[in-house]
Amino acid sequence: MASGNSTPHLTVESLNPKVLKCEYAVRGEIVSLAQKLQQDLQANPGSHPFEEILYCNIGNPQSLGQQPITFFREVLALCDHPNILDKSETHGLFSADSIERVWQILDQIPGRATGAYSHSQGIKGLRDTIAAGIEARDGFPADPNDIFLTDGASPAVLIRSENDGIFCPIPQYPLYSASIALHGGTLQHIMIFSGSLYYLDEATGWGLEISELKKQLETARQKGITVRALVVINPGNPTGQVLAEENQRDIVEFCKKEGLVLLADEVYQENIYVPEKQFHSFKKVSRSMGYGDKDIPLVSFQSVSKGYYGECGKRGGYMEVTGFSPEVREQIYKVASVNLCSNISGQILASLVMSPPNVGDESYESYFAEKDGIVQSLARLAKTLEDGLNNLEGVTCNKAEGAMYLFPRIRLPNKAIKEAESLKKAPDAYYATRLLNATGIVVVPGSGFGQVPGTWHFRCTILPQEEKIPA
Ligand SMILES: Cc1ncc(COP(=O)(O)O)c(CN[C@@H]2CONC2=O)c1O
Repeated sequence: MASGNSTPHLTVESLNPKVLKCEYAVRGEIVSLAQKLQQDLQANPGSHPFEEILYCNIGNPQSLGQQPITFFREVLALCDHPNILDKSETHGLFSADSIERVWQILDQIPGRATGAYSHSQGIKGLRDTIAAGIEARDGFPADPNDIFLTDGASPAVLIRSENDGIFCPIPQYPLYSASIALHGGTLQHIMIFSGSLYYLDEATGWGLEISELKKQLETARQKGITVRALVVINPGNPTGQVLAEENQRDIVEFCKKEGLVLLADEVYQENIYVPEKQFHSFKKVSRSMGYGDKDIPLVSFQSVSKGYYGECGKRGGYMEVTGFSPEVREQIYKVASVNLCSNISGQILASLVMSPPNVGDESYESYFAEKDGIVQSLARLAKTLEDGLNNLEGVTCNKAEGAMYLFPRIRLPNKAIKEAESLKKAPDAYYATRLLNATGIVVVPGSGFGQVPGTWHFRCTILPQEEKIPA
C-alpha cells in the first residue's frame, strides 16, 4: 500500500547545514543573472543596451580567447592516442621533442594506459618530474613522495571542530571560507578581530602585518578557538599583491613560533607583472631560513589553471606536503586515496607545467614565444584596466602586481547604499547588478571576498582580449 505521506524526504531545510552555510561568490547570483541576460540576447538580439556579456568574474583565460600552449597540447593528445606515435604523418604534424616527451611519460605509466587508475598520490614518474621542477625553481630538494597530484588546487584543510580556526587573508579567495564552512571549522580572518575591526590595509598594497597576526591569534585563543593553520595566497586573489621576501620570512617565523601549519596557495606563481617583484615559494623561503622538514609543516599548492597555461578545465595541480609526522602523512594519504586518484590528463599537464621545454629543445622557441606573449599581454591588460578604473569617478584601484584580478574600491553615494539596503543587497552587489544590466560586464562584488566594513569593492579579471578592454 503506497504511503499517503507525500512530504518530500529531501528539502533545503533537511540538507546538511554546513552545505547551506557554504558560499562561493565567484559563481554567485550575479553570474546567474548574466546567464539569463545572455539567453535574452540570443532569443531577442537588441533586447539589452549591449551586444554581449563579458564574463570578468572568473579566472578562466581560455573561455575569453587565450590559446593553450602548443607543446602541452601536442603531448596530451599523443599520450591519449599512442597508436599514431609511430606513423610518419605524426612526425610531420608533431614536434620531435613532444613525441620524445610522450614516450618518456608513457614509460612511466603502468601499461602505458592513461585510462587506468594511478597511484593515489599520482603517477610516480610524473611526481619525480614535478619534484625535479620544484628543485630547479627553488634550489632546494623536493621529495616526490611529498607530492599529491590533485584535480586542481583543492586544499586538504585540517579541521577538527567548530573551535578549530584557520587564518585566512581578508579579502580572501572564497574557496577557503567555503571549504572551511563545509568541514565545520571557523574562519578566523587575519586582521579581523572582534571589537575593533582592522583589515589588511588597502593603502599599503595588502601586505601582511605580523604584529596584527599576533594580536589576532591572541584574540582567537581568548575566544577558545584553536588556530591550526595560516593560509597565504601569493600572488593574492582577489588583491593581486606579490609578497616581499622579507614579509614571507616573517610569516614563516610566525608559523614556526606559533606552531601553525602554513598553507601556501601559489597557483599564480607564474603570473608576475611588475619588474620589482619576483615569486619566491614559501618552501624556498623556509629552507633558506634553515627550516627543514622537521621544523615547519608546510603545504604548497600549484595548479594548471593559472599562469600562462590557463588549463582550468583539465583539472590538474598538486600539493607538496612537508613537515608532517609519518602518522599524519598517512592520514592525508588515506583521505587522498578515498578519491582513488586524480585525472591522468591533469597529472600529465602538472608535470609539463613544472618541466616545460628547455633552451635547445625543438619546441623551445615556439613555447617561449607563446608563453611570453601571454604574460606580456596580461601585464598590459592589468595596467590598462588599472588606469581605466582609476580614471572613473569614485573608483580607486591598487595595481595588480600579479595573479589575474583587479580589486578596485568604489565610493557609493548614500542614496545608492540606502537603495541597496532596501533590496537587502550588499551595496557592491547592487552596484555589480546595475553594472551588468547597463553594460553586460560581469564582476564579483567585494562582499564575496570580505573587506573593511563601510568600504565597497568589486573584483574584475584582467582576461578579456586586449581589443575589448577600452570599451
Ligand atoms: C587562489 C586560488 N586557489 C585555488 C584555486 C583553484 O584552482 P583550480 O581548482 O582550478 O586549480 C583558485 C581558482 N581561482 C578561481 C577560479 O577563477 N577565478 C577564481 O577566483 C584560486 O584563485
